[in-house]
Amino acid sequence: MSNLSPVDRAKFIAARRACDYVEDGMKVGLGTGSTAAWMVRQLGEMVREDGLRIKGVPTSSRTAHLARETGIEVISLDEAKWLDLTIDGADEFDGDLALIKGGGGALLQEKIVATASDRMVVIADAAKEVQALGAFPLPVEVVPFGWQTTKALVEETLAGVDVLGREATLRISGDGPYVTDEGNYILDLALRRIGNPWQTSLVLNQIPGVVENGLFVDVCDVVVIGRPDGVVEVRDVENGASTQRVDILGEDANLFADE
Ligand SMILES: O=C[C@H](O)[C@H](O)[C@H](O)COP(=O)(O)O
Repeated sequence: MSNLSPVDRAKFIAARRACDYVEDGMKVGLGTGSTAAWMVRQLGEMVREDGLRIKGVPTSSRTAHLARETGIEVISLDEAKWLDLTIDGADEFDGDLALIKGGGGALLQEKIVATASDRMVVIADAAKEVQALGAFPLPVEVVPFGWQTTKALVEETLAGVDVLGREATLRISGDGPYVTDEGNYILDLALRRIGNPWQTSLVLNQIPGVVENGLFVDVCDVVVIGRPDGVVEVRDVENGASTQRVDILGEDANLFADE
């Protein structure tokens, strides 16, 4: 563990802390990305070593694979119907706990799963916090049919929205377009600053060809922010600005000890 980079330590610490929200018997949405992967590994360890009984609903094929590998029982969202909790990462979060997600291309399943959960807990390192969303390009999932027409319509529509930029770029992987788990493409929008995330999200989702966008507004309940020194900050939407600071290294001083 001591070999982790500072940012990976921060992600690990946030993920570890967020696992405290998981109780025996819960149905848990499992997010996607490098931060969420720490959470899946940690939950897997709790299943294998502490006998924790949970059912996990993954938000991507990558997470499904990892969850099975770690020993978590995987079920589909339709089998679960409703979830107690989803834990996921984010690309950006603001003071209202609005998020940009989808940097890893999993925004569609992530939004469906988070919306079908009693509670969404986001895990992040401190660098993900922003005053206003939009520095991170906003991922928008579009159907392949007519994607260039959809792209032009997205850019045109953004002229009427409170954002600073509107250039859309097709996400590429290898020699061709990046293809999501649902067989769609991703447009990354360089909006630079999103004045009204809720309005932007609604406007984008009205455009034919757009399947979903990576703005999560009024979805996240708690953000757990990890720092490389072991301090965790928890922001809870119900308690407004109140924060809780927990020194994970203090709880477990050997966590980063050389093995
Ligand atoms: O599509 C991917 C997800 O929205 C991720 O949760 C997000 O991109 C954050 O990923 P990471 O934890 O790797 O920064």
